[in-house]
Amino acid sequence: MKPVAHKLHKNSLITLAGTVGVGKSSLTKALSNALGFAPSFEKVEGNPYLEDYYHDFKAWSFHLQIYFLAERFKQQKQMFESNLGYVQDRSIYEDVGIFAKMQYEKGNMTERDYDTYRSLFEAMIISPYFPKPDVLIFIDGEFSSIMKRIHDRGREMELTTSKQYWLDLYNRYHEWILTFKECPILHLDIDAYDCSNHASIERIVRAIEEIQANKDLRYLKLDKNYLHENKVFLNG
Ligand SMILES: Nc1ncnc2c1ncn2[C@@H]1O[C@H](COP(=O)(O)OP(=O)(O)O)[C@@H](O)[C@H]1O
Ligand SMILES: Nc1ncnc2c1ncn2[C@H]1C[C@H](O)[C@@H](COP(=O)(O)O)O1
Repeated sequence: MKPVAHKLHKNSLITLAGTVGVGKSSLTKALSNALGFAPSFEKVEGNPYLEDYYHDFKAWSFHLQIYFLAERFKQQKQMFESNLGYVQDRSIYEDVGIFAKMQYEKGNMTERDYDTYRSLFEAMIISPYFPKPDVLIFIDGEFSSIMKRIHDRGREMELTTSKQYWLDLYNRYHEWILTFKECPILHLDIDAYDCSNHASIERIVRAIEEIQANKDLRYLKLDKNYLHENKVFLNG
């Protein structure tokens, strides 16, 4: 991806959110390249709990969530200390607000473990290592298209996981984003951009610039043809 000239602060934090397989890593690569920012990926290889988790949620949910929190803490500390601009593949808010909550509500994490997990999370996010992102890009799309992407990507542990799990996650993302108030949201549908198209990525950059320049703009949605934009302003 060719660079895109932009006016974003040089230490901006752009965080991508969205369900598994929706395209966060791909857009993280394209956007960080275009902006000249560093990418911060969520590593799947080397995760000591993920595969076990998919085979037995009850046995491994707490361990996996603690592991993800520890990884995010290290990642955030490193980002904070480098003082660079970052595009981050997934937010910590999704770990707690979607994954951990879902497994607690399904009875796969005990109340005691969930409380311990949440108090650790709350202690972490008040540290200076967790500045609020400048913008959270919420990537969304048709459930069937996302399932196809999970299939085509072909991670064995995800292929053997029930469709119901993906559907529960998908529905929870839609509920969660309505309550998300930590920072402004740029809402992108997977049909509304193309990671390999310069003009398409540039349009996303312009939308982020608009959000960063206007503190009252809390929500912006780019539609398929960029013909209509949906905007919500503070107190608006
Ligand atoms: N814009 C896109 N168009 C077509 N396929 C895509 C697009 N973005 C991602 N994919 C494909 O979908 C799959 C999941 O994408 P990925 O970026 O790994 O998602 P996530 O990080 O959200 O799990 C990958 O196989 C990727 O190549
Ligand atoms: N907090 C989490 N709980 C359970 N599973 C998680 C969590 N964060 C990520 N994951 C899983 C989902 C995928 O299998 C991999 C990577 O996520 P992706 O959305 O593909 O980047 O980790």
